[in-house]
Amino acid sequence: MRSDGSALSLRRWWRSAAFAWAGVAHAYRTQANFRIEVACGVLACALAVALHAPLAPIVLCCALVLSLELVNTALEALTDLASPDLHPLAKIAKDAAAGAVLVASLGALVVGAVVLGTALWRLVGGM
Ligand SMILES: Nc1ncnc2c1ncn2[C@@H]1O[C@H](COP(=O)(O)OP(=O)(O)OP(=O)(O)O)[C@@H](O)[C@H]1O
Repeated sequence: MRSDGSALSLRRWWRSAAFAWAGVAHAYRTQANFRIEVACGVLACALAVALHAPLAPIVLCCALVLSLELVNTALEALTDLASPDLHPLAKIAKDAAAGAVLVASLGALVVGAVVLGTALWRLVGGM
């Protein structure tokens, strides 16, 4: 009985993960900003590895920016569904969601500059 329940919940988990992955794939296909952020994230992680800089803060910042871009995509879709015509509240919803991505991206830029810049400085100073 217990193993049946576990198998069932594992299958449910895979199903949910597949739906979530479909959401990520949709954002990657349709949102140019998401693709740019993925490319910047991969580049920042590669630089962190190459420079022997701490990877965790870079990965955390990438996850934050990409997660907020996914939430922004979801809010855009919901706003278009709820308000196909122009409406001041729809504008607030879209602009605030986009603002969340902007704030996270600026924070990620600062963290990246400090973490990678420090590692680069050490490397150059050690030469
Ligand atoms: N239904 C709406 N009512 C009022 N303003 C809207 C509505 N839809 C979009 N806007 C506003 O028009 C501007 C452009 O929005 P639009 O969704 O076309 O591009 P975006 O926000 O840059 O998103 P993306 O280019 O990723 O689709 C934004 O300021 C947005 O808030």
